[in-house]
Order: sequence, then structure tokens, then C-alpha cells
Amino acid sequence: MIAPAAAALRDRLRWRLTAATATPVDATGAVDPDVLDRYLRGLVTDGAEALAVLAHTGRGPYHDEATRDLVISRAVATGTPVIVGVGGRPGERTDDVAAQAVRAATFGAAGLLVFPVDDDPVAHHDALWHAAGLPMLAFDLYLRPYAEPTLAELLRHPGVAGVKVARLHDALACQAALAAAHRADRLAVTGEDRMFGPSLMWGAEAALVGLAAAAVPVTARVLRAYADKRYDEFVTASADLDRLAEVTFTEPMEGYVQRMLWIAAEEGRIPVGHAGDPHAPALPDGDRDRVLRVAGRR
Ligand SMILES: N[C@@H](CC=O)C(=O)O
Repeated sequence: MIAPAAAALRDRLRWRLTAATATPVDATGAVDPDVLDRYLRGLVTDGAEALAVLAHTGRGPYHDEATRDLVISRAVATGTPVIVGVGGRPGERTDDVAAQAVRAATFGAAGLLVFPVDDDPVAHHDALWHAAGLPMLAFDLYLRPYAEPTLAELLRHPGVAGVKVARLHDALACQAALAAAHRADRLAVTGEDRMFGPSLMWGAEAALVGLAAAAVPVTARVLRAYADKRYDEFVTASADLDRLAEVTFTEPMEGYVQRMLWIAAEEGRIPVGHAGDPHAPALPDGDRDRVLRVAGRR
């Protein structure tokens, strides 16, 4: 049985675009609150209907408590629902993640995006639910995917509002996870940057993607056109989005955060001095030009 708070989040996020936000930092790794504010508010102005902070795009696992508090509070101040990424650090204990969940609740988060764990994910989600009382989105991430029976069990948890599916290019796994969400009457959320349009046709009814960390209108158009059954527009918008995804969500895949930050700077959302991802891998020569060329052609 789904808990009322989880049902409310499920219904609130349905057909909404949640932007998985970056966390812009300067050369020393510090967040400037004004830069952050402007960035988050700009995403909302441009079509993000909810914000997911401190998830993978926001490099949540790398930020300390003070930075996490700042990011969550500034996101909540935008007035849109805020989903907070919790966990994701190697070797972390459930108690530590529960403490993050409690702080997220204190700062007014609407829900949690729970990074996957290998060891007893159901007990992990249950502990967060009892500690913080915030509804959760399970995170079926290609780097640490859930086995189908595990995901089915997670989706039966009363505090789980839905699942964000991010299986990258595994269409079968994506379809199975979306179907599992429907069977459990939970929200099927696409996190499929490279299979965005198709994942909507496979049953996703909401989106939470790093592709919307910049260039938000492109992603917003696809989701809106599909939700409104304007299928001609959906096909055109989807092709635009796929062109953008092809140059941003590509090998080395971890470079996508840097690529979205380049776009954010080019769009004037953040200063150039805050557009470096300290955790980016080495990127090929010409990558930035390629990304900006495609992003500018929309
Ligand atoms: N999975 C990413 C978003 C990518 O689409 C995140 O957690 O930020």
C-alpha cells in the first residue's frame, strides 16, 4: 500500500520535467550562493517544473554538509518541488545516508532520489523512510542496476513514489523497469537521456534528467508535446533532443556534467569561471566546440 505522502509526490510529479541540476563551483570548488540562485531560477523560468539537486549531475556524493544545505535551501527557495539526491558515496553506511535524508526534510525537500546500494536496498530505503518521512524515488542506474525482483520489491515499499530509470542504452531493462512501476501503481520516471522520446512511448510519465541541467526548453518541449498528444511536434522535438544528447551523453560518459556546464555558461546561466566540473574525466580535443555547435543550432 502506498503511503499518502508518496502518492502525493507521485501525482505531483506526473508529466513534469524535473531538471537534474549541476552544482556550479568556482576554481577552488566553492559554491557562490548568488551564482547558484541565478542558475536554479533560470532553469525554472525556462521550463523545469521541479529540481533534483545533489544527484549525479549535481555531484551530490562529493559535497560536504554545508554545501548540501546551501544547495537544498536555495533550490527550495525557488518555490518548485525539490528532490534531493542522497547517498552515492563508496562504502557509505545507511545511517549516514539517513542523516542526509533528515537534513533534506528539515530544509523543505519534497522527496529523495536514493542512489542505489548493493546491500539490501529495501532495508536501506526503509531506514530512510523511517528517519526522514520523505517520499522516495528509487534510482535504477545503469552503473548499479537493480535486479528485476529487487526493483519490484522496492516499488512495493509504502514510501516509494516511483522509479527513475537510467539504463542508458539498455532498452529491454528500461522497458521492464517502466512496466514494473506501472504494475505497482508508482510513477515511471524517465532518466533516459539517450532514449528520452522512446522511453515516453514505453510508458514513462515524468522525466528527471541531466539533459535539463541547461538548454531546458529542448527537453521540456518533448515531454510537453508527448503529454499533450501533439505527436508531430513530439517527433521533431525528439529529434532535436537526440542530437543534443548525442554530443553530451557520450563517451567518456562521466564527461556529460562538464558538457552541460559548458552549455550553461554559453547560455549565460553561470559565469565561465563556475563552469568547470572538478570530477570530469579528460575529454577529447574539440569536445567543447562540438557540444556548443550542436547546442547553438537548436
Ligand atoms: N542520472 C543523472 C541525471 C541524468 O540524466 C542524475 O542523477 O543527475
